[in-house]
Amino acid sequence: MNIAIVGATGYSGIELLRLLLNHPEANLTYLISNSQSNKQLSEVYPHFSGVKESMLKTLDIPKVAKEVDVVFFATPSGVSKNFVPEFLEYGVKCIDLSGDFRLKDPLLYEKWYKNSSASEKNLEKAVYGLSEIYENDVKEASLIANPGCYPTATLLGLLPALKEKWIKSDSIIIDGKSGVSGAGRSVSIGTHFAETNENLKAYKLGSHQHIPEIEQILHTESGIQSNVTFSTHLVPMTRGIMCTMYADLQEHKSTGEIIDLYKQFYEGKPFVRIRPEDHWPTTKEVSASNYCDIGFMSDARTGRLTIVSVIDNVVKGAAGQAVQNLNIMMGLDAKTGLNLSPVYP
Ligand SMILES: NC(=O)C1=CN([C@@H]2O[C@H](COP(=O)(O)OP(=O)(O)OC[C@H]3O[C@@H](n4cnc5c(N)ncnc54)[C@H](OP(=O)(O)O)[C@@H]3O)[C@@H](O)[C@H]2O)C=CC1
Ligand SMILES: CC(=O)N[C@@H](CCC(=O)OP(=O)(O)O)C(=O)O
Repeated sequence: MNIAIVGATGYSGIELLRLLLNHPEANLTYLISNSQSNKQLSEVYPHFSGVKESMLKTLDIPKVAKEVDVVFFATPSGVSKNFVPEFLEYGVKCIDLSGDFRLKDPLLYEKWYKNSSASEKNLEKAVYGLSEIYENDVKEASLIANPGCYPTATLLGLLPALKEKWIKSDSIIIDGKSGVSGAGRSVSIGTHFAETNENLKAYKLGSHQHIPEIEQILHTESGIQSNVTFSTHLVPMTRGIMCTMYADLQEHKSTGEIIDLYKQFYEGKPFVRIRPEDHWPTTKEVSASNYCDIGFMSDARTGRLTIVSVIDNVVKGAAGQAVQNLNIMMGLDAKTGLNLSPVYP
């Protein structure tokens, strides 16, 4: 497969590069950059010296479309919606890591992203690439809206109990924590060293763009429209997301029963690992891998279920899930190029 990455110099872009370099079926044909074009990749990222020598190029759609089978967009929201339609017309498949094609309702996108939406026609074409849940749709897709990092951890953690109607959909609280790489490579006051080191802060409370994304899928999968409380926190670490979720149980279920349900639900899904009782996952245990690890505690005292879900934000939360979707879309084993054990410590 010949592949182009647009936004190859960002954190998700270089993670895609790292993963695809080890993919037996992928040829990295074009690495595209807006601000660094005509530079060698190793000038921008010396850690690729001798690993991948390649020139960063500007985006020339007709030229790129002639040579590639798939384009990944690892660009900020508001960019891919301008280029995806033309690639699709050329018959090139697109995998978008940004939020541009995730929300089916254009008005929701405009409200939460404060930007004009992609066309309804292309929103309809887009398949939401939560690989474990929508594998059959991904197989047929020409455009994948790769899920957001927090929604990936959240939805994989909530959906089995919600679909089984074991939890009340209007009682869900999600407490999300992310490492700083989640904010991308560009510099900002909120993410520089002195602001984040030895510090823990809540951000975007009530206004996070992942709220409608999570609610959209919870609604699709449960048939019930409900609102979630979603609070995000920035943690002084580089990689990793932990979402701790709380929901009222319809009736008491033991932690063991919950674990059995999830094991059954994710049977044959190699990237979701269910933890045994009294064992809650840590971000380091999935770092640099495509795993999502989930642990549980059902509290008979309060009638509530606590779910702890962890991923690496740039792998399962972005580039790894994008490669998983590429594999499924192109008829390959979903694990191709993703047999990565976590980096620990
Ligand atoms: N970081 C993460 O953990 C996750 C990120 N995502 C999503 O992935 C996308 C990329 O994020 P991330 O890698 O963190 O971001 P970065 O800021 O690290 O990188 C974004 C890249 O996009 C390119 N770019 C910026 N503006 C434009 C433009 N107008 N036209 C074309 N290219 C542009 C830039 O490259 P250059 O300047 O060289 O052109 C830059 O390298 C975002 O939509 C993000 O929300 C999703 C899940 C997790
Ligand atoms: C730590 C941090 O700032 N994380 C970002 C993740 C953004 C992201 O992944 O954006 P999309 O999925 O919407 O494209 C945030 O919370 O907004």
